[in-house]
Amino acid sequence: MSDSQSNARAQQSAMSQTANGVKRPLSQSVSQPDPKRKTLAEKAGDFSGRANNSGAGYGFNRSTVKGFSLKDVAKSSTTGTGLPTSRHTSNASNSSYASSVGPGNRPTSRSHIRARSTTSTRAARPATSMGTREDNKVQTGQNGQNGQNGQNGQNATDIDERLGKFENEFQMMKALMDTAAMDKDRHVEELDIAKRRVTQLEARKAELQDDLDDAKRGLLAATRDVQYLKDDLEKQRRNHEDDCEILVRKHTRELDEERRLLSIEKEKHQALLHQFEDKCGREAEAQREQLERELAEQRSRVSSLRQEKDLEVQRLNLQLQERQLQLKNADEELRKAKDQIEDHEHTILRLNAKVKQLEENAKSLQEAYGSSENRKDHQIGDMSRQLQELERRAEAAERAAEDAKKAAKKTIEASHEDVEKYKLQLKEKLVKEEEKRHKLFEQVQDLKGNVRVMCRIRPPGRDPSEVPVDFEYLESEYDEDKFAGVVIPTEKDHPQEEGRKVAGRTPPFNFERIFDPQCTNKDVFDEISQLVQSVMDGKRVCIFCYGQTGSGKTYTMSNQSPRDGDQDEDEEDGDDGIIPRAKEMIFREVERLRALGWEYSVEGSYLEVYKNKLYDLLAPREATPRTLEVKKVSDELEIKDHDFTPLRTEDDLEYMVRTAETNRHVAETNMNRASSRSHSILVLKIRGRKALGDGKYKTREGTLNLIDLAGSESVGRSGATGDVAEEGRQINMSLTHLGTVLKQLGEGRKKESVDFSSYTLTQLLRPSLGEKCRTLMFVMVSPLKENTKETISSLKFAENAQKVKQGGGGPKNGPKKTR
Ligand SMILES: Nc1ncnc2c1ncn2[C@@H]1O[C@H](COP(=O)(O)OP(=O)(O)OP(=O)(O)O)[C@@H](O)[C@H]1O
Repeated sequence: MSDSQSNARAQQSAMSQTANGVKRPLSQSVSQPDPKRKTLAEKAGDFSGRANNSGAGYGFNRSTVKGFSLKDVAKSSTTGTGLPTSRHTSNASNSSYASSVGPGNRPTSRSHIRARSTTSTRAARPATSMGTREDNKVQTGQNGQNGQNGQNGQNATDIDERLGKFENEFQMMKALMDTAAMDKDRHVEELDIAKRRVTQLEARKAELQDDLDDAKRGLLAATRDVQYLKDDLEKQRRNHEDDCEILVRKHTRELDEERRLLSIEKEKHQALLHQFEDKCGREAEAQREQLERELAEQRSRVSSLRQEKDLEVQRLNLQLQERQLQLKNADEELRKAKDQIEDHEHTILRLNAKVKQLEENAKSLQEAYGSSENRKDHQIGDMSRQLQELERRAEAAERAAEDAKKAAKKTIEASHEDVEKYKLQLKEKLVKEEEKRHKLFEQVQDLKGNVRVMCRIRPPGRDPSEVPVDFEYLESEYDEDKFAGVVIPTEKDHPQEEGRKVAGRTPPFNFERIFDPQCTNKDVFDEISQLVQSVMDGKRVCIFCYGQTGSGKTYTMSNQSPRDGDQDEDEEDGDDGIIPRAKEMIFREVERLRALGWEYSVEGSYLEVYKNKLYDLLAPREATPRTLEVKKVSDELEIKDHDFTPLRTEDDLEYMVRTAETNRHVAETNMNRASSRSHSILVLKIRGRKALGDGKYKTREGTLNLIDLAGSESVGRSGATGDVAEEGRQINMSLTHLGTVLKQLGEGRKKESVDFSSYTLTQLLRPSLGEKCRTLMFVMVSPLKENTKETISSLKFAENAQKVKQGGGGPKNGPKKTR
């Protein structure tokens, strides 16, 4: 490395330090002040100076050293040539490092030198870097040089040592220089980077300055624009205000005009509405009146027929009484004739006795008065005449008695015939009356509608903590002894004052009949017995009880009063529910109709829908009872692989009911100690047949479904948990679906488009709902205040059901006045 290079690098390094601001200190050697630092060449110069001083022949100067390595110098000093060998020259020229002693200039490989030294005959010295010079020294000794050569040998040894020192220093220096050179390179790079960065920053600054200038100019322009815009805006605002004012004036005018036109239109519409309302009202009123007239006619027809029938029955009774009287008279006459005959017979006997006595008298007279024959003959002749007369009279009396007897017999026979004939007539008449009754009854039932709804309010229990609702009852329009509407008092939050309640009342709920808590199961059955009757006439009837849990469904449907044998005939039924009473009525009717030529058969099933699955309540209780399946398409209720049980007597039916009631799912809840957890259905199929002669028959096929639905319940209030809560959920879902089905039927939907099949309950009821069926729903209601919400909800459900009235006019006996 040349001085200038070295200095330049040192300067650069120093520069890089300041220019970059790099805080890392430079290595010690580099940071030395320039004057203290010596390049290797300078050091070599020192050495050559010292060499010149110590021995001539070494004509080195600084310029000659330049471009040779220290090794070359050492070699040249041993050879005394003062010049490097051509090999060395070539080495120097071949290597870039050879031109200087700068970093990277390595001496010739030592291994190579050592290899050469192994060929020497002298004992090997410890291997040092000076081995080469050892070799040279040996070689010069061998060459047999003079005494000067000995001096030179001493010098050479010094030189070797010094060279060794130099070599060490050189190595240190070289390391320092390598580090310094690397530092320098790095600094140079860093400087370059810093410079570039400065240049970039300056360029960026210039750009930013330009941008700033641009922005300032832009701002100025924008400020001007804003001002222009403001002015413009102000101008536009004024214009707009003017326009608005004009528009407002215009719109106000138009609006006034529109209002005027609107009020004209409104008046027109109101006039039309009034006309329409008048017309519709009149039409509706006329229709209503017409319907009412028809109903009144039907009623009066029914009542006049009933009166006629009653009169006819009275007349027939009178005739019967007359005939009975005649019969009685004939019997009396016969008795009298018999008495007469007996009298005559007595008389004859008496006369015979008298004749005998007279004969005896005559005999004794003959004996007493034998002499006086003429007198005697005369007397005897008189007496014989008397006797003959008496005999004649006795015979006549006997004949008369016989005649009277015959006449009486004839009269009795004739009376008997008349009675028989009359009986026959009466029977025929009764059959005809039965047919008439059947038809009239059908008409009345049709007028009442397919789905009829009645409501029953259970009496409160004995618990004094129960607060009863103060129901407001509405009398039936047609029968003031009955109720047909009910209003429920309510309480709601005060609109302004929090926590305060205000009294309210529901609108009236109107049904065909409302049974208040005083009504008994007998009252209920009296009202619906006609429906049971219509099953005998071949109708499909479905009576079901719907309502909140504990509202009295099972009581109304199934209650069986205990029999202790002390009741009189009226009390015998106690407060029996619909099922026990229907059972009795059906078998009584079977007997009654038998007298009119009908033969009936009854068969039944008692089923249960539990958790949406159908089970036979008569099947033996097993761990896993068999589920049944309703045939979906049939119009009649048909169940796959299930037979109905023939019921020949009332006892058979009684036994069936008892078995089913024992098997039914019941659980205790907060709301009812024995809450029904399933829907139970008693199905009775009643078939009648009457011979018409010629092998022909008249038939009737009726079905009676008596359904006790499980109670709708709030799972929270019932306190049910686990399985019982799940039962409650299933019950509520199936009842909700029943409500949906009833609503859809009420909207006039065809049965085919109503979804019966989603729930077993509705699937089961399918044949009993809709056309050709008579459905009676009892909505059962609790009398307690705490259940008011559920009561209203049940009544709303029932109102929906009441809308299903295919073929009927619905309940016409609306409420009249509050009681
Ligand atoms: N008309 C009534 N007269 C006297 N007691 C009644 C009357 N109705 C219901 N009860 C009594 O009220 C209680 C609940 O009646 P019931 O079991 O019939 O209710 P439910 O509606 O069938 O209830 P669930 O749906 O839970 O089966 C029973 O103790 C029953 O005896």
